[in-house]
Amino acid sequence: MSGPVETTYTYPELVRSSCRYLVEQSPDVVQIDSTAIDRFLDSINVERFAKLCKGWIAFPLKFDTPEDEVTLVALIDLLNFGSGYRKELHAATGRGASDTILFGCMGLYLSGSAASSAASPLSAEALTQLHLADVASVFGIPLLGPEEPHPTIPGLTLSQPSPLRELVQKLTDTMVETGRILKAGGYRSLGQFILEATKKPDHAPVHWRPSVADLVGKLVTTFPAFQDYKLSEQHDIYLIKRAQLLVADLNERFKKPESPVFAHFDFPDVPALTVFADNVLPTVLGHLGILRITSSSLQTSINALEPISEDNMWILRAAAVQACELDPQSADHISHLAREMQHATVLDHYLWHVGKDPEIRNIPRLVYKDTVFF
Ligand SMILES: Nc1nc2c(c(CN[C@H]3C=C[C@H](O)[C@@H]3O)cn2[C@@H]2O[C@H](COP(=O)(O)O)[C@@H](O)[C@H]2O)c(=O)[nH]1
Repeated sequence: MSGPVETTYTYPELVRSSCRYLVEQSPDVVQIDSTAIDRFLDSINVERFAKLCKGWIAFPLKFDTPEDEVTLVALIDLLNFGSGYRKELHAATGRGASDTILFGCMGLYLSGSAASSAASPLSAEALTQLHLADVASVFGIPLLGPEEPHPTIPGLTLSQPSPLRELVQKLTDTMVETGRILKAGGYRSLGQFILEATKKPDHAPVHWRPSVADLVGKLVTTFPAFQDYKLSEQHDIYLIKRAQLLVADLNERFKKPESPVFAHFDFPDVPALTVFADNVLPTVLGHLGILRITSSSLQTSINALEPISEDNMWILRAAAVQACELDPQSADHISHLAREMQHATVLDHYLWHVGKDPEIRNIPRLVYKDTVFF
């Protein structure tokens, strides 16, 4: 990972153009079947679509200030990774990656922070004081595997470190790093950073509104954990999954005009976002016949839940973004949904929830562990 890039393009634009290019260059890894896209659009049940295309569920929690709630939403999407540990998480905790993060962040909010005396458990200060053991305990992730009898000493049992320890380390490092950056910038919380970043500038025109591209840019250039891209001499690739998901979640959570922070998240340009490329979308799009993996060795690794190569990880996620870029003609196919289908966030949430259908959730998903991006 390299530092933030100076660019005249917005990050969602870079995601679109770099994914299109990478997919065009990779026909021996994956291909997109546009006839399957048309079949998929034709087969959508409008009522089911309307039910599943929503992302946000309100928390069963009380917040002292809107900033506290913005902070919790932001922490969840800062940490919304760990999909590569799905199998180990299910075995150890019975929860998948995103439920583990939701559970842990709500637990942290409620805990008053195991390690810190700071007033708010999600403050920048409290994040900097977190240790591996606190995070393991609040997120309910074991650091040790089951006890095994010692091979030579009768009666003695020993535990090996759990494979999930690496995930707990990544969660801890990400929170500590983010807390330090916030403190260095003079911010007391992620929520304060986001509310400042989306505040109407002093001399802005009356009709000024905040923009998704602007907030995504501020998140990506400030926090390494949001720098979901890879720069290389041949071709840069941008996915920006969690920063885009966070901005979409903030819009959805606070878009009611009665919300005290409505003006901060009343984005007119939500359709500028792409889908949020993780391990679920390529699986669902594969099941629908829209993505076709053309490398048999890659398909064998995915079926065996073996970690795939870094290059293939970028290509499959890029293919998910590209497959969801419907051309207006395809979307017109189903005129009643045309407007929504131009809106990648809505399509993302629909596909992500379809991925939870019993028939689809058991399909092996790509495994890639060495990342904090998805
Ligand atoms: N494309 C897309 N990927 C999403 C989400 C969400 C959840 N978001 C909603 C939840 C509440 C708010 O409404 C948020 O909007 C999680 N993931 C990713 O899935 C991955 C697998 O996780 P699992 O199956 O548990 O193991 C993990 O990398 C996780 O980061 C989404 O919406 N779209």
